[in-house]
Formats: sequence, C-alpha cells, structure tokens
Amino acid sequence: MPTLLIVDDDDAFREGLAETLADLGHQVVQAASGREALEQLSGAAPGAIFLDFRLPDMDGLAVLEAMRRQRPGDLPPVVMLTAYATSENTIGAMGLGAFEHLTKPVGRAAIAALLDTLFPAMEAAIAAPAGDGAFGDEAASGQARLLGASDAMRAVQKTLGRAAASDATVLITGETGTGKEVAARVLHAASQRRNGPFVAVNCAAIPHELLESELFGHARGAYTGAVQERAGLIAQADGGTVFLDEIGDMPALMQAKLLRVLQEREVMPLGASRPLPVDVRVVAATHRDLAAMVADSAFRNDLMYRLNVIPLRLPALRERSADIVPLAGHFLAQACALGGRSMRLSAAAQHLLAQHAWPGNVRELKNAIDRVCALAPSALIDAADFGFLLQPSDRAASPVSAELLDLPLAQAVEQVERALIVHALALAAGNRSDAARRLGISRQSLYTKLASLGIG
Ligand SMILES: Nc1ncnc2c1ncn2[C@@H]1O[C@H](COP(=O)(O)OP(=O)(O)OP(=O)(O)O)[C@@H](O)[C@H]1O
Repeated sequence: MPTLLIVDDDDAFREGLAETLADLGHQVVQAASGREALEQLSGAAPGAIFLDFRLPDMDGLAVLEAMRRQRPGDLPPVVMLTAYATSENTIGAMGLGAFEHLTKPVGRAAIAALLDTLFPAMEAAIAAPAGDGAFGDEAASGQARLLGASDAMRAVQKTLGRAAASDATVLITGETGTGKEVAARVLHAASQRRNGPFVAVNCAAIPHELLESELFGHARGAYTGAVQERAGLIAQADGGTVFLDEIGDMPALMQAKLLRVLQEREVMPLGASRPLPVDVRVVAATHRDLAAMVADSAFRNDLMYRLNVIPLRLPALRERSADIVPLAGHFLAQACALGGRSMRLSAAAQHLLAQHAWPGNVRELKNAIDRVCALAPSALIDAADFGFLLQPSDRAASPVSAELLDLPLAQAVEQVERALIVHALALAAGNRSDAARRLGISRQSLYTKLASLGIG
C-alpha cells in the first residue's frame, strides 16, 4: 500500500486521520506546516497527499503550487481539506489540479471511498494548472460568485474548477435562473484567459437578421448602411471568452458559421473576402434540451458535439434545497447593505422558503428577497411577507379559471376581487391597514369594498 502524506497543523485532526488511514492499511507520514511538507516531498514521493487549506506558514493553495513546481509531471494526487468550503476555494483547488476537495470533519466511510477511487486513478494525469494559479481573485473580490454548499453545487464547482484549468469548450445547461451566466463568468475569471475580455451574447435577444453581423462582424459595404467595417462580438472576445447564451435559439445559418469558429478558429465577417483568425474560448448555455432539438433537426448534431466538450449542468434550486436558506441569507445581507437596513428571516419564513418549489430558481429567490427587504414592515421577516410567492400549480394554470370564463364580466371581476381581498386579509392576520397596503389600495377603499362585497 502506498505511503500517504498528511499536511495539517491541527494535531488532533492529523493524528485522527493518520489513525484512520493506518487502519485502512496505509503507511502515513505527517507534516504540520507548508515548509515541512515541501521538505518531505523532496524525498520519495508519497502515494497521495492530504493537504489542509490553512497552514501556519503558507496558504494551502500556495503549497499546492509549490509542490507542482517541485515535482512537475509526477506530483501525486492531492486531496485538499478545509473546515469551510467556499465556491472560490473549491474552484481554485480543482483548477490547480487537486484530486479532491473535502470538508472537515471527514468520516471513515468517505475516506475509504476516496482511497478506492484514488489509487486506480493514480496513473491519470493531473489537470494542467491554469496560469499562475491566482484563482478566484475576481470572484473573491465580488465580481461573480457561484454560491452553494449543497453536494450538487460542490460537484458543479469542482467540474468548473477543472474546466477552468483547460481551454475546452463548455456547454452549460440548466433551467432559467440557475446561474448559467454566473458560472460562465466564474469560469472565465478562474481561467488563463481572465485578463482577456468576457463577452456575453444573448442569442435569443438579438433579432435573427442582425445576429450574423453582431456575432461575426461585417466588411465595409456589406449591406446598405455598413459604411465602416466592424468587428463582431466573437472577434471582440479575442484573447478571452465569448459566452453564447440561449444557444438553442441560434438560427441554422448561424449554427453553420459558429461551427467554423470552433473547427477552424476563424470568423468570416459578413461580406468579407477572407476569414479572420480568432483566439477565443467558447462557453455556450441553454435551458433547452439540445439533444431533443437535434432529434427534431432544429439544432446541428455536429455543433452540439463541438459545444458539449465539457458539459456542466446546473441543478434546479429545488434539487438542492440545502442551499435555499443560506442563499436567502446572503441575498438578504446584500439587499440590507444597499438599503442600510438590518433584517432577519423568522424560522417560519425560512421554512416557507425551503418548501417553495422556486420555478424561477435562484433569480426568483433573489427577487423575492429584494422585494421583502424593500417592503416588509418590520426587521423580522415573517412567512406572511412572502405571501406573493406563487405555488407551482398557480403558475401552470391559466390566470383565469374555466368557471370564471363562463361568468359575465362584472360577476367574474367581483369574484376575483373577493378572492384577492380575503387572501390579503389572511396574510395580514386580519389587520385591515396591512391588507390594504398589500393590495395597493387605500384603507378607505378597502372598507368600501368590504362593505359592497359583504365581507365582515
Ligand atoms: N449560485 C449562485 N450564487 C449566487 N448568485 C446566483 C447563483 N445562481 C444564480 N445567481 C443569481 O441569480 C440570478 C440569475 O442568474 P443567471 O443570470 O446566471 O441565471 P441563468 O441560468 O443564466 O438564467 P437564464 O437562463 O434565464 O439566462 C443572478 O442575479 C445571479 O447573480
């Protein structure tokens, strides 16, 4: 069995891990600082290294980088350990070629499973480092953060870190509002291209007749009004990343031209006689099922394969409910900081948020928090403050029920008014001023309506 090196300054943790590894049949050597670890590594290489993020003399990522320099090409697999996993340290570690990123405490079963995957994989090449390894600097400085500590998001962050260390094309899929654009920005910021431009293009938002010239540029005189030649968005991303959002909405002609960019690394501006070389990384995203579109001949098969080199699927928020309350807390702190207020979520509010289906995913959660932060009457946000959240069944249904459609207009309007008022009163626990505020009408008009509708 290979010898394993544990690098951690926490004696109790290090001894505990050493005992578990010895129990599982491994020889163990230990180091309590980055310097000691590098000294150990100058001798015979261990089979794998367990490396803590926080060491008294050096940051764990800096130790990992120094190890890579010390043993280029034959560094054993490194498992990073942290007491507090963040998206930045996960992406940073994986981008530097770490084999795994684990959160302390690490149970015996998890270690046994890790060793099982580790040793067959020992021959596998470790991903090449990206640039100088200054991962997540932009992300950490608040530019773009892909938050989430659920298992599903940790897996996404690890794939993203590995993808950032390569230059391969990435296809990001996921429902609306799951953070596809955030992921693309974080990927760019963690990649070697981070000092180059990041150009985001929403293929669905640009009219089809303009898309070709927007994306690929045009030569002078290419069409009436093209008085000057113009570089397209892909060429503007030269040296950086172009993010093609809603790629499933790209018309067939554009799909063929994009294929050329991916295959030949050149763009053909509209009306130009010669193609232009471009050095861009393409990251595409869609909420559509591209495979189904290929089956319906609505998307080119060859383009889908060219785009899908590294697939990254962002899970819907309901698939990672462990993230809901922490994300809500994060957005609340952000909104409060902007509004200069200090607010908290009651236990009932947290419960309601955790139970909600979030069809609009993280975007819907952020909007909901921004809204209550602006409107909630007290510093303690309660479940009733989220009364505006629609249930999935409400969304799926037509806004007008079949029974209402059969009624004369005045009667239908009366029924809708009654339902809204009863709902607002229930949310306001019978407080009429509060109900009027929720309905956006004056207290006086609420009284008038209550009387005319016969609501007591
Ligand atoms: N993991 C996350 N951490 C922090 N913020 C997030 C996360 N995911 C999404 N957001 C926030 O949610 C909003 C929507 O994110 P984004 O635009 O990236 O979603 P999308 O999947 O690209 O949506 P669409 O498909 O509608 O374009 C943004 O305000 C973004 O900051």
